[in-house]
Amino acid sequence: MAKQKRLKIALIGYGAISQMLFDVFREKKPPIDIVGVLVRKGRVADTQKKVGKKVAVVDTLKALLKLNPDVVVEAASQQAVREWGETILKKGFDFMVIATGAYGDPVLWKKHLKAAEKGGSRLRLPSGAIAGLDGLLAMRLGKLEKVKYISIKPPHAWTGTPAETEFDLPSIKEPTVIFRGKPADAGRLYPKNANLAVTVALCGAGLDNTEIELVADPTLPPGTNASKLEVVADSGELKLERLGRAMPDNPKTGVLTALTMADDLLKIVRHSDW
Ligand SMILES: NC(=O)C1=CN([C@@H]2O[C@H](COP(=O)(O)OP(=O)(O)OC[C@H]3O[C@@H](n4cnc5c(N)ncnc54)[C@H](OP(=O)(O)O)[C@@H]3O)[C@@H](O)[C@H]2O)C=CC1
Ligand SMILES: O=C([O-])CC(=O)C(=O)O
Repeated sequence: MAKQKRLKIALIGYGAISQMLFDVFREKKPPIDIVGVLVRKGRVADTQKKVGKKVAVVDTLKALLKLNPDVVVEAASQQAVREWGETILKKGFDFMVIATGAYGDPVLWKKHLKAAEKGGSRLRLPSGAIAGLDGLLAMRLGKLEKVKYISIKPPHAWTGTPAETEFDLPSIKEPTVIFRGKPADAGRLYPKNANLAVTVALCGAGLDNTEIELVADPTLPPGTNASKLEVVADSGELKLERLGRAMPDNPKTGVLTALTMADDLLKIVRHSDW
């Protein structure tokens, strides 16, 4: 039997998602090595202590790519996607993106697709904190009549967002729509909360024909986020409700996000899709 080559991945960002990726791979022991982490300047020593000596902690993209990873995994921000995506893809490195709200900008989206084509690389886009995108992607091959995504988080998960200027978040007593509008606006105005608005749009009816609602809901069970996806198409209808655990370190992010990223990477090293 041929010896399996180990997959080398490099992370951008060392926050809630990256830490969970370390935990999952430590526990499951797949043939995957996290070879490096790119952090902001001034965070190298602190992060190095946390990840141990076997992982290179760097503060430039150049140093990260020198590690020659098979996949560069962004678990950082839309800014990181905008700043480095094109270079990564053009140089032939596969790039996994989770701050997908960046692609609310059609110019950036096209630029990255072109860079991947030029570099012979692949833009890997895991589902994130939602399910059902497989159905939506298939349904768009027919005619989509309606696609609506509703993201529901506790009021405190919307702190530090424009919702704070319009609403007194701590005094919200019932589910309240804090944003209703277009996916690109949701992704841009709520970059740490509404990446999925853009993911759903790009997997389905597009940036102009997808309805988005963001909701502050104080009645959610503690430590959870929720979402709904409604699709009407000529092939049928899809109604999906998710109640997910939020990251203990980041109430804005669902645990499922990191798990779908881990699963996407595990797919590369196993011999079947499941
Ligand atoms: N598509 C989806 O389903 C979802 C997407 N997300 C997105 O995933 C991303 C990561 O989430 P999460 O891990 O919870 O976030 P965290 O805030 O916990 O961690 C992100 C880390 O990356 C760092 N970072 C941000 N930009 C850069 C950069 N340019 N260079 C180096 N480090 C950087 C941050 O530093 P600092 O704090 O200094 O900014 C922070 O330490 C976020 O953009 C989030 O919005 C989250 C949930 C769902
Ligand atoms: O984790 C979630 O519920 C989704 C999220 O933050 C995002 O879309 O950016």
